[in-house]
Amino acid sequence: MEKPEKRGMIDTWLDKHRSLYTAATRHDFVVSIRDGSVDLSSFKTWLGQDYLFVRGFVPFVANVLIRACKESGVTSDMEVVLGGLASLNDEIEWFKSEGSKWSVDFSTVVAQKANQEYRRFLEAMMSSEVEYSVVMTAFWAIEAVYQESFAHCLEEGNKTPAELTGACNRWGNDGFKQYCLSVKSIAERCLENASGEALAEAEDVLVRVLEHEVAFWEMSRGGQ
Ligand SMILES: Cc1ncc(CNC=O)c(N)n1
Repeated sequence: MEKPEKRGMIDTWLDKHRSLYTAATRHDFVVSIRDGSVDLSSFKTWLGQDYLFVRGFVPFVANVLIRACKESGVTSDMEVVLGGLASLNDEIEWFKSEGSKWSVDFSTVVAQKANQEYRRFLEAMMSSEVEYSVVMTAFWAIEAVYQESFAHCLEEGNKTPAELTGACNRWGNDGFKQYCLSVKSIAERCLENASGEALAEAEDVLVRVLEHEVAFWEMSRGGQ
């Protein structure tokens, strides 16, 4: 039996913003991977855009790592974030091999508007003005959307094409799920001691991540 998780702020906010959370984690693109109807040109668009996103996500996670070392006071925070950073190293290698598999030349991929806006948001989150609890909430939401989305593509009854299961396993595997739960408990612990102002900001940031994720999936439809 799994350890019962205490209900915290994040679950309360997810209930409040349930339809947005569902829009982010059950987007048509993800559902089309699961039911096998996915258009491969959409997949390639997503792959190229996500590669660029992940390159911008690395400095964000590095910033979270520095803050976990300096500000958290709990030694295990650093270990959790370091694990995330280490898996981004493998992830970039995976993207490169996937790029050659699908003939997507990343050097010619141009970041679309939704991608630029998401990356600008990440940069804003790296400011020292943003509280650790707020940054951790954003970090959790970014990772959790991918975990929930790709795990759905692997659930029973899926018709996910064999050539796409690699992508689904990358974020849908159980290790990634556990890692997301670790990040979530860090965020929840920080939020327990946060000021009212920080709580309002964390909720706002959570909503903005979900909106950016929806817009990100939308790019797979093509066009700008
Ligand atoms: C747009 C987006 N959101 C979340 C992730 C998952 N984190 C790292 O890979 C991702 N790759 N892309």
